[in-house]
Amino acid sequence: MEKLKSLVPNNLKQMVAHSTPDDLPLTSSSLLDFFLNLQQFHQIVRDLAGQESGLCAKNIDSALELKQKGNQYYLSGDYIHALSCYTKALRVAPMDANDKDRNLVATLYVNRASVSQKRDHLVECLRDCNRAVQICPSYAKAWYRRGKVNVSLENHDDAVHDLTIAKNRESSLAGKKQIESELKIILDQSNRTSNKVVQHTKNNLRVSEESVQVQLQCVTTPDKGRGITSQYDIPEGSLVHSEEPYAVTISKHCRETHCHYCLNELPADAIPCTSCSIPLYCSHRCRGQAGGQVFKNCPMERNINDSVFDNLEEYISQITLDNDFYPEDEHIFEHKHECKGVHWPVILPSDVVLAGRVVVKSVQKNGVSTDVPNLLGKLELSHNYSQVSPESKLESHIYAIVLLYCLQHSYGFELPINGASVSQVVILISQIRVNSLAIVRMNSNNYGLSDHVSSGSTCTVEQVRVGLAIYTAGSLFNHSCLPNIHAYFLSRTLMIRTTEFVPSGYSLELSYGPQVGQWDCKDRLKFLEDEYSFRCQCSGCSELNTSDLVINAFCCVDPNCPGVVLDNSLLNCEKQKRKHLPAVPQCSSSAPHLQWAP
Ligand SMILES: C[S@@+](CC[C@H](N)C(=O)[O-])C[C@H]1O[C@@H](n2cnc3c(N)ncnc32)[C@H](O)[C@@H]1O
Repeated sequence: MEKLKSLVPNNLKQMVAHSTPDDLPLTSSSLLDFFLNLQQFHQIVRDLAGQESGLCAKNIDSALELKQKGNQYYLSGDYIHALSCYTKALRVAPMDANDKDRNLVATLYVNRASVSQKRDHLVECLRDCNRAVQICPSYAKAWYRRGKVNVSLENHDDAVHDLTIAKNRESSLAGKKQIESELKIILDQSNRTSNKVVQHTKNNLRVSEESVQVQLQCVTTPDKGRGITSQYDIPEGSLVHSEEPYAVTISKHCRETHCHYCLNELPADAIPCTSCSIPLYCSHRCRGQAGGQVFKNCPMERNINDSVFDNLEEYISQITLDNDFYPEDEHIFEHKHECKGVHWPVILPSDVVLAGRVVVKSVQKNGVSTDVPNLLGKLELSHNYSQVSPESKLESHIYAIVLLYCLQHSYGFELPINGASVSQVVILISQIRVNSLAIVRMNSNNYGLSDHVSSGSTCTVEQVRVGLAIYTAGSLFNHSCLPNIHAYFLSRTLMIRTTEFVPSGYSLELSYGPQVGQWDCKDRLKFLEDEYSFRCQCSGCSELNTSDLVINAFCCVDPNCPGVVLDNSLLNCEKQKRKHLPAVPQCSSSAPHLQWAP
């Protein structure tokens, strides 16, 4: 980015830096023409989007090396490092690669299942065994491991079934004999104990059954653009809005710790994308929804006389039921265009990657047959292009051009790239900066020494921004430093509740960050101007309120004066509050005063 910026000649820089929304088609096409004649630009796009040079492609050599390392850690009893190596190996292993005549990915799942079993993580172990047998149904070791974990889970019917398949698939006589004796013990045991059914936890993203009961309306306000009001009185704590994101992307610092689809924390048995080495998912369902590819199973090696295999296909489909995902008609795969080993999604900033997802979504819905494609979909979001800094205008022009070329290279659609399409993406980036919501999770860290929990432990709770998302209706809620609603997230779902009683016709407003009583007024105003490019017009910033004063005010030194003393910057800020500002009282003290109403 810095490289491209430095190559733009000064006159063009000035033209872009001082552009208005109306000039955008012209400034965009001028910059585009300049880049198209520049060798370095084409090289940068090839580096970012070329599949041959992509560092995020699958790589069998790295996978084998990591598997080897994992095996060494396993043998030395270092299960944490073994697990990490197997997961890294899974990330880079091509789905169709073989290692010693066995599918490498299936082998890695079985190895990781062994680690999970050693760590007593039985459900994770079972899930990895399921993944292995789904890829490679004739894999004796996978069935054996599955049988063993089902024994631990007291799931005797499945254990007997699995070990019987393992015995039939085992090639060595000694192996067959060992499994047979284990089977005998289990059969004896299962005659004595009753079966316990393992409850598989379904990864259901419809996290809340509670439905929104109130009717809201979008209105035009005098000083904040559009906003949301209630049509009826709403009690405190009511759910007023719930919405799935239009587009979402994971934060860069959460790529290794959170599922790239649902944004929940990754389990120990995270699974990778089947085509590239970037995303990790918590389940097949999330991977399917994000746009991974469907497995191509190895052909089943069937023994004609082997009656156990008659129902094997059906058995596998039963035990891996949760693994399959059949997208609804309207479903848009949000990771597909970032796949195939290209690495621009890792390099470009999150808001630009999010813009890419919006563009692909609208192109998938509407097609790109026209000269001026509709790249903004039906978003109708506000933007702040006129207010952004000259530097930022130039950056968003460059990002828009680079993004469109990366999409064209890696996604393969014939997108007309011209002044009109670039200017739409510039506006889109500006819309995302004004309207995107950071999806957050609360993380607690225990820094206690386990032996001395009661004496020396400390627990901190911190808010982690796990993703960035666009919610079409959710972005219509305005900001107030005295909010009456609160937004939170369940998985990717935005939920909004009232924090107090809201009378009919009142605006529903949430806090984009600071609130009255937490920061003083001038810091809040500055923050909102810097981050969101607007001068806050909320009641907290336009009316005098005690919380703002007590933060930095002192009693007057004159014991007969009931006024409070403010420092100059605070006084100026309070003076700017337009309504209800009382006159500054007369007092002999020279410090700036404000009379507080009794
Ligand atoms: C997420 S949008 C909210 C919906 C927006 N009002 C609209 O018409 O689309 C954020 C923008 O709304 C406006 N806004 C929100 N809260 C505001 C406030 N307290 N004071 C002034 N403008 C506000 C600003 O223009 C801000 O950039």
